Amino acid sequence: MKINGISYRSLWRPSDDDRSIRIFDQTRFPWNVEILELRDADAVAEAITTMQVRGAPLIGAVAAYGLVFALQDDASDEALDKAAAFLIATRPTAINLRWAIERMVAHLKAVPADERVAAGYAEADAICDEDVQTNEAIGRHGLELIREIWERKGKQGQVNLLTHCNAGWIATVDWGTALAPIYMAHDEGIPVHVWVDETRPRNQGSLLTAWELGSHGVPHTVIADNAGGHYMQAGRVDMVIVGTDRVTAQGDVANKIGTYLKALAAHDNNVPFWVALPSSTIDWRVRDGVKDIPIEERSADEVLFMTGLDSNGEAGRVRIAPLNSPAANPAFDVTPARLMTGLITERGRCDASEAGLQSLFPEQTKAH
Ligand SMILES: CSC[C@H]1O[C@H](OP(=O)(O)O)[C@H](O)[C@@H]1O
Repeated sequence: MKINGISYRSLWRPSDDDRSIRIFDQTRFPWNVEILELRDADAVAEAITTMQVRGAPLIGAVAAYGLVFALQDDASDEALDKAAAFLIATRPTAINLRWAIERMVAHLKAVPADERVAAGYAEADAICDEDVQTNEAIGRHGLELIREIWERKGKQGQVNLLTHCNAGWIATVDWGTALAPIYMAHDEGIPVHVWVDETRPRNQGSLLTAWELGSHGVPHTVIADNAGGHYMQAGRVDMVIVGTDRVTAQGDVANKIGTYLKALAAHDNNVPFWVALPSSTIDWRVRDGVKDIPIEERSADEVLFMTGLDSNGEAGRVRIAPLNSPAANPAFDVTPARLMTGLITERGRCDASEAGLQSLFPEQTKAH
């Protein structure tokens, strides 16, 4: 996607023989567009933990390079296993991280130690390229839903979508998951308008999604998280579409905290609720999301403080709770499959259910 007319991926290598990667520092958006260079596993782990890079597919791809960096000094099996465990521990909920690392480890263990660095770069590059293709396919399948709504409305007015948090191109290598269909609909001339939330605790809707959509010219309105149900009751949301950090084999979905409340409101108001995901986000080993998905608990400071621009246009943060008040900060919640209309994957759409997922990914039924 583009920033000021220049096409970028959210992760790239400056050249094929460069032993570093570049990312955008997402803690600086939207006020600053800053590129970070990462060239060792510690820096990669730090960038993931602090959410300089974030979004389930993107952290998987970045971690894949982190593993290669770790092998540059020692490419033994032991070093590989140690680096893999270190990187997987950086964020517990997003399953793409484990998926990417396990794919890398399986690939590299089949290669002699002295060839592992070169093979690792090639495999990490492949993960990135596949992520772009996957998200483009998700975009095409989701676009059909937006087209159907537009046709059902007699091509009058606009299609109003609601998204929570940021599942756009900066959360993936390119295109995004939930935002890919929206970009495609906009580009083909369907008048879409997006209600943008996740305005607390990290404000990823207002800081990231609003910036992305605005940069692409997509009409949008930032709303407080609490406003979503109200707009659904008022008939002003045609469809909710969100991304996810982990989907279970029975279709339960972990996504940014507050997603569950959106799903409840959508269910009560008969508003279609779709979740867009690459198959790398499916955790086939887990069924009951509420019971079995680990929920990352992040720093209380993310709740106690807000960042923004002050009246002088300076970026800074302010405390919004009494000095002695503690805070709790679960970063994700789980939406049970029964509350969803369905899932949009690179292979097409399906019910949020075991049968639905198995119909699209029959090979996984045999593997697990
Ligand atoms: C397509 S990314 C899915 C997911 O990533 C976000 O998590 P985070 O920003 O904490 O890494 C968010 O939950 C998105 O929906």
